[in-house]
Amino acid sequence: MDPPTKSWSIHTRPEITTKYEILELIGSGSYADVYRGRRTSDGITVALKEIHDHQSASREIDALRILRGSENVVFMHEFFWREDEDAVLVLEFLRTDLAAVIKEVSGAGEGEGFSVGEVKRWMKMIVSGVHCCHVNRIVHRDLKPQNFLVSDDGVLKLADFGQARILMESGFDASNHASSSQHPHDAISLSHYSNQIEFGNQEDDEEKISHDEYFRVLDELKIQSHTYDTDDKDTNTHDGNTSCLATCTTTDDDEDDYLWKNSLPYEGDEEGGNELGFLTSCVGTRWYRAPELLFGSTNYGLEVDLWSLGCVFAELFTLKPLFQGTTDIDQISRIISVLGDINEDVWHGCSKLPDYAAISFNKVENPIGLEGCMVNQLDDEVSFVRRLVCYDPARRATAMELLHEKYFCEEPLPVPVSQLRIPVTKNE
Ligand SMILES: Nc1ncnc2c1ncn2[C@@H]1O[C@H](COP(=O)(O)OP(=O)(O)OP(=O)(O)O)[C@@H](O)[C@H]1O
Repeated sequence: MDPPTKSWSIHTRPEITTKYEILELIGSGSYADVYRGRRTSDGITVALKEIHDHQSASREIDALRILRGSENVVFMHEFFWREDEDAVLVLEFLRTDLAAVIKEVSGAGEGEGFSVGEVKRWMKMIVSGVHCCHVNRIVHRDLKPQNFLVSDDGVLKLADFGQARILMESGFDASNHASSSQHPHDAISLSHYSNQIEFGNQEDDEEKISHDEYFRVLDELKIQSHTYDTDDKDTNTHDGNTSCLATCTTTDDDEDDYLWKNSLPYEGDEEGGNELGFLTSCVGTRWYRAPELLFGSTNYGLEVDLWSLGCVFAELFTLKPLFQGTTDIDQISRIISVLGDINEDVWHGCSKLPDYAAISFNKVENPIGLEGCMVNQLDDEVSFVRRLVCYDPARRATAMELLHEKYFCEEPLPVPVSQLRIPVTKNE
């Protein structure tokens, strides 16, 4: 029998077009096309995200269901997904993003920038969104200004969970994530199970299932299907050709291919085992990618998000990306020229990273330090970034710690959201 033909357009899907008027294409990413639409029942504007990649769709749906109700995470109204078609997510519509906000402020004029109170408000919303992910054991893996969408009234919402992974270990402690361990099979896709609970249009059913009930059923299904995931481990691959601004686009096939051709890299090299199982190092966008990923780690955790967060904060302060590498090697080299040489003294365990020995860099005698990249910034601003942009993942501040930073409680205080400057258009 021929495989079912895949629909590549939501225009041909009556279950969607009867409920939503599709207005225009508003953006396309590595895996998805996003349309502006109007819900016919009440006229509200929505974003319809048609995702062409099964794994990416599954990850995004899983994460958004768990994070439903978080103020600083994009809200998913419902989703449509049948086996032979692309998933279509109906999301709240958010006109602009943090990249556009930064661009607008940097173009405002000589000497202009964010006020301290504005930066603090943006940072608080960012940390709050990431904290929601991390307490729910979700690692986003692609934090960058473009993925922080912004509503017309200035509320920032974390979006684009196509690369997110969910940790399932019950004893996992987000505040102590660096030392926790997990069996690879514990990193699973919830959609795999949730499709057994509900299928098709999810909105009505979902209202009837509480968060606890959802996880109880998932746990039962997980026990029943304990053999699942043996063919679904992520593994290390290299991404020399990915653009510095684009999300890395390693596919399942690439990962599977690697799995067949290579023994699993890095297995058992580190005490305590894996936190997420075997993961691909080819995630995220190069400028915001943590050094452990650049060195090919397949055994990383929430800390990769914390590095990215530090890079985004530095960009809020200086209005330009912190490390603008043109290749992965160039990216590492720029990081080293700022933070200094990478060795066991500054980062315990770095020499075990898969690509550590494969790449050697000239010794940097006088690294310029973060203060050299943030010359006009106050000491506490540089210190804030330093708590995240540091080599050893175990030393990065957690999102929970950041939320309680005294920086946010000191004068000048974060401005009200209503005082933030919101651009009328988005970066292309
Ligand atoms: N809820 C939304 N409201 C308005 N625009 C959105 C929304 N979600 C996504 N977009 C826009 O659609 C475009 C593509 O979306 P998105 O980045 O999520 O897709 P992707 O394929 O996962 O992207 P990437 O290549 O960054 O991984 C982006 O310009 C984004 O800002």
